[in-house]
Amino acid sequence: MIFKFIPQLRLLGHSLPATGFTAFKPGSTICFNGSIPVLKRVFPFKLSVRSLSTRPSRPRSGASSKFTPTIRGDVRASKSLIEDEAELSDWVGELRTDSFRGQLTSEDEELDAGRERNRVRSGDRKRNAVPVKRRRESGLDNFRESSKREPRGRLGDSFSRNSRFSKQFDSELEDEDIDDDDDDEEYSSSKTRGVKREAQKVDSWKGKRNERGSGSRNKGNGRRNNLERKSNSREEEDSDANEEIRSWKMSGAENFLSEEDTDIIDDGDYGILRKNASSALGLEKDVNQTESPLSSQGKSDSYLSETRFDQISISPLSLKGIKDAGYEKMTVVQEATLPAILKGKDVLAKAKTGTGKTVAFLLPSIEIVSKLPPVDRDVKRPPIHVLVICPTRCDWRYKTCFRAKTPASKPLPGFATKLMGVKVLVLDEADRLLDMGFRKDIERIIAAVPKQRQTLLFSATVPEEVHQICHIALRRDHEFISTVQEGSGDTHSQVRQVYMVSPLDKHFSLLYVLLKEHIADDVDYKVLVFCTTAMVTKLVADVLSELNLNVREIHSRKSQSYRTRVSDEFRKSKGLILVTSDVSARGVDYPDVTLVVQVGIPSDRQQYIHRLGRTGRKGKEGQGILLLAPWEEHFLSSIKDLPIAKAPLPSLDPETTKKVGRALSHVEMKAKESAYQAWLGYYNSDKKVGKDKYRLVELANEFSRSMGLDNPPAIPKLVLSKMGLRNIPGLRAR
Ligand SMILES: Nc1ncnc2c1ncn2[C@@H]1O[C@H](COP(=O)(O)OP(=O)(O)OP(=O)(O)O)[C@@H](O)[C@H]1O
Repeated sequence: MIFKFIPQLRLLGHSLPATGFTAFKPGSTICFNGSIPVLKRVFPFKLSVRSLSTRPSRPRSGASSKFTPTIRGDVRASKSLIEDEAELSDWVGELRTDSFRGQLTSEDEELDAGRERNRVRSGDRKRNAVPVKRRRESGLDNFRESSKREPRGRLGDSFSRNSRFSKQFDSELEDEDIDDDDDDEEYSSSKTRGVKREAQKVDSWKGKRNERGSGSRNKGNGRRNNLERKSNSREEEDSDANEEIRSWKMSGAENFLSEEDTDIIDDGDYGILRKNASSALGLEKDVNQTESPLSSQGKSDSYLSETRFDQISISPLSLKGIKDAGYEKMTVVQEATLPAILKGKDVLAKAKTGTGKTVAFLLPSIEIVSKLPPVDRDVKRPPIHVLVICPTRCDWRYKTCFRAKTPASKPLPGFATKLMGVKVLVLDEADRLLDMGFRKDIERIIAAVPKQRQTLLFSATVPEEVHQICHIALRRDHEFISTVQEGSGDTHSQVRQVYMVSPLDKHFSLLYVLLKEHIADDVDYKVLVFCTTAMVTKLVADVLSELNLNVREIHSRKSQSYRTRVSDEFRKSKGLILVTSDVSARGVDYPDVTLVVQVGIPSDRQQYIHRLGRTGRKGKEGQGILLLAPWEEHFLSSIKDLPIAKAPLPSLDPETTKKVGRALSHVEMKAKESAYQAWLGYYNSDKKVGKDKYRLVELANEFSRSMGLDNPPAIPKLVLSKMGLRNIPGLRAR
């Protein structure tokens, strides 16, 4: 019996169409892990399906029926997936307990830590050699043992580097007052913010203050309610999730289908680089450099190839799913990787952002699973056939932060049995997984799945670390396939990139002017503004809202349900600005983003590229602006190979400066204090800026003044000492 695999596909992220993709045999499972944004909200829904239904549910009419399990097999698959994911999370969570306990809690904090780690990494590479004892502790020897059966490549990379979380202090963690779970209230208020601000123009200053006062009181109530909610409201969480699922079900298909596939510039010059393992590691010359069929036309960027899906040998049901999704031709990366993957090769693939990598690894995975013999429906623990690890969110970490458990190096026996069914292991955004400190976990997952499997690594950026993990993840004869033509850079040529350098005290005004200019140029504007940390994101969103721009904010301090709602709204909307931390930097497929602004230095080159990659997707045009302070210019050396040019600063008239100053004065003090502390934590971790603590504090106080605070906010002594900033003149301790 077959069933549609739609809910599980949806878990993968937002880029996939919410239509039927293919059919599966009962018991087959694709397990997505590594924290997919919709995971949490989907699970409760599925759990409720399980608890309510022991019989096949009835098909419903209309669009939503596509998403509703209609036969027994669906329900079984949902159950299976829930259990698999939870078990994998539990197991990996336990792996992480030792390295995460009591530490960071936000993506931004991870970045801070990542920067710390980069500092370590940039040191002596020889330190990577791992003493035997540490290898044992890290489980490397276990892995060695398991890898004896079939050598996958050279072992012996560093296992000592992923201790970033154990070192780095989270400056924002102290900020207990910012509770993002009062988000329902916040969401609706943020939605009406633009309109509300217009109305407020006529208010007196006093009136404004009153309103803000009551706003924060409400927020306080929201927090209390929230605490109550947290203590006893599994049901509420479930219904919240159900509501999201419902709205997703109602909107998913139309979202996808409304995307315009027709205005693609059909003029590509992708060169496809194929290397075997040794050449990918730089040990050999490129063995095989071929060009895509379109490249001979000598035109610029295109993400589509000339090959249609019906020209390759895939199952009729997959083909139907592809057609339902509105796809006809393969993208270049799909064309380049599908044959190799379908032949059973391990593949490391590099392709620019927004060029269809998700389908490139998912479609062949589905094909592989669909060809497997059916799993007996009565099998107690049906195997996981495909395991996809993505870095989007970090549920493992949340669990381990608050649960002290004995670290486990092996999955529970039942789960281990399920993992032994893995035929395909996918590491999506492998570089980010490593950067987030998941190296050890990946190694243990690799050790827990069969040697006889296919492994696929996909990313838009493939730094040295990824090549290192190839030694243990991929077979020696794997193919390295890059659709990024050498010398063309890792970004899209149809995205115009500029940077601007200006003193910090002008950044708010400049951002405002840049956004106003963009809005004036393009009525269909859709802008992402990336900020350095969650709290700085909140501050910038508050200021822009005060300036009557149509703004939403998204960052790690917002609950997942809030983020999902805002994200869905942004996906569908035009005429909207999303101010965001790096939670939106990767793997998020917002159609038609017209401009990406990055305020302050990104954590590294890769992050710059992925953030910028939220625009210019599917061959469309876009713009990117990087706004730096003079002392941040050192970052430019890491992107000097990219086509980014210096742009003159737009002029700031005194009226604009005054207006922005007024807006800043309306922002809550608490938001400024939190932003100041977060800012300090972020730049403290920057290897250049954070080196001289005296200078760092001067700059932090410059940031404080840019928010209108001549007297910088006081910071808890404990926080200062953890940041290594006790007794630095210019800081105020409390
Ligand atoms: N063959 C195709 N034809 C048309 N559209 C496609 C095709 N394959 C994928 N897409 C669409 O292209 C968009 C980008 O795909 P996807 O998000 O997988 O890109 P990506 O390369 O993984 O990007 P990133 O590196 O930013 O994660 C999505 O909207 C997806 O639905």
